[in-house]
Parts: sequence; structure tokens; C-alpha cells
Amino acid sequence: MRGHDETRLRERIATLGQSLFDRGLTMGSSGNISVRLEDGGWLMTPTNACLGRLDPSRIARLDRDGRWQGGDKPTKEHFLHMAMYAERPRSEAIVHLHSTHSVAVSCLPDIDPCDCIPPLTAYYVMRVGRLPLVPYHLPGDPALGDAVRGLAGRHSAVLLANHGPVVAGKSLEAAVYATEELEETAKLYLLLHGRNPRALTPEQVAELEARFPRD
Ligand SMILES: O=C(O)[C@@H](O)C(=O)COP(=O)(O)O
Ligand SMILES: [Zn+2]
Repeated sequence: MRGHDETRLRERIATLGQSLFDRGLTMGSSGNISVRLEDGGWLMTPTNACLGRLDPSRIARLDRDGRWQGGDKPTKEHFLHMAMYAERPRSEAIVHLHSTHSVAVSCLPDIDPCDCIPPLTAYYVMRVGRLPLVPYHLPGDPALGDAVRGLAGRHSAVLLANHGPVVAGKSLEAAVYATEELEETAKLYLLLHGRNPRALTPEQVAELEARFPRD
């Protein structure tokens, strides 16, 4: 990617990170964001950085083999992002947050691990689709990469048990919007608990997936 495009992407990561943080979608220094570069490398948010206060020039740059090239030390989940990109060649960006309602769902004992949230709305199906649960691992555990690798080819979003969502998109904006939609649908799901909500039918879901492919 040409220099000015990379500069612009760094600024977009910082702007969207601040927007997510300011709206309470992730707290403290939780969460991380990455973007694929045209030369095969990646930009990734630094480890222990607050997404609300990112300095664009200090965002980490990794080469196509995942080696840290510059900026601050990348997120400890860099291998998790790399595993997801490896399975999703059309994905250009990945967002991981500790968004409260999504994390709450990830802690429930009785969710379907193949599909954690029912298809309550059309927009959820269009932006997120089926959401599998990844068994609990220590944050930064390289085994998380292997666990995600097995699912990411078929799913643009996964939910890490007792941790939070990881969402890929065909652009940085698409990944952010999908993460926001997941969080709102997790909130709806919890609001509707015990009320036997009517989800979309398999036919309605299939029609949406055919008309609105994600990436
Ligand atoms: O939960 C964790 O520790 C990480 O997944 C996370 O959200 C923040 O880690 P860094 O990106 O290394 O700061
Ligand atoms: Zn995390």
C-alpha cells in the first residue's frame, strides 16, 4: 500500500478506536484492531493501548510473515488476527472488543456453541450471520489461533468464551459496523430472555444470505 494510504489507514484505526471507546463498546486497554496492507503486511493496535487514545504513528506494523517491523509492540492477540486472515483472504480488517452484552452472552451456560445468538433481525444476519463459540483460552494463548483457524473459513465472526467477539470485515468500517451490530443484537437477546422471541426462519435467513453476502 502506498505511503499516504497507510497513513490514512492509521488515522482511521485511531478515529474508529476512539469512537468505539467513547461509546463504551470496550473499556480500559481492552480490545484490538488490525488492517491488512496491500503489500501483504498488517497494521495492528499496540498491546496495552487504550483504543480511545491511539497515536496513529505508533500503531504496530507487521510484515507478511507476521514479524514486528515498527511502531509499538503489537497486540498479544496478533496470531489470532493472523489465523483469521489466513482463512479469510477477502477480509481486510478485524476488530476484537470486550463489548459488555456480547461478553455476557459468551458467559451463558446454555447457548448453542455452533450459533450463540439466534437470527433475531435481518441486519444481524446481513452483518454477522452464524456466530460460533470458541472454547475459553487464556488471552494471548497461541492455541486460540488454532481454535479460530478451524472456524474462520466459514464464519466472519466468532465469540471467545468468557472473553468477547472477534469480527472480520471487507473493510475497517465493515468490521466495526458488524461488531456494533453484534453488540446490539446480544443486548436484544438478553432483553428478550424468557420471552420466547420469534427468530427469523431458516428460509428467511437463506434469502438474506443470498441477497447480502458479507465477504
Ligand atoms: O483480553 C485480552 O487480554 C486481549 O484479548 C485484549 O483484548 C487486549 O490485549 P492487547 O491487545 O494485547 O492489549
Ligand atoms: Zn480481549
